[in-house]
Amino acid sequence: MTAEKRIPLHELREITNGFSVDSRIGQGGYGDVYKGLYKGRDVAVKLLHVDTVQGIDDQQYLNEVGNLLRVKHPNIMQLFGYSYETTSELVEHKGKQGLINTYIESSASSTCRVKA
Ligand SMILES: Nc1ncnc2c1ncn2[C@@H]1O[C@H](COP(=O)(O)OP(=O)(O)OP(=O)(O)O)[C@@H](O)[C@H]1O
Repeated sequence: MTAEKRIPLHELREITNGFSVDSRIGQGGYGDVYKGLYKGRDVAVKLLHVDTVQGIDDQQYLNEVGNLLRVKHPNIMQLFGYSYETTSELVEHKGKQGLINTYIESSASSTCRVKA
């Protein structure tokens, strides 16, 4: 997997105005697609749905991205980069013993393509 193709999630969040409704240009079965300007290029950013991300393990995601990065064909949209981050959220809830802190781990994954 090429490290230089990895894009921090916060950068994709910035160029899509926080994955705003106004930036949304399409919807696929596995996620919504947003427009953005990345390093001077128009790009389409696909944010995978939470249930999609939960349905695949990290290795499957990286394998899929690795395969798509290698695909080069005039009729196929070039995958430009990907984001792959795990976030930890501190959740407090009340149990019998008082407040319980739980770290919820979730993967946040998205792909970024050069727009046609
Ligand atoms: N590069 C792009 N430029 C402009 N619009 C795009 C681009 N990529 C996707 N879209 C828009 O987003 C929609 C969904 O694209 P996507 O590639 O996710 O479709 P899909 O292959 O059907 O999805 P999935 O694989 O999740 O089922 C497209 O129908 C189109 O409207």
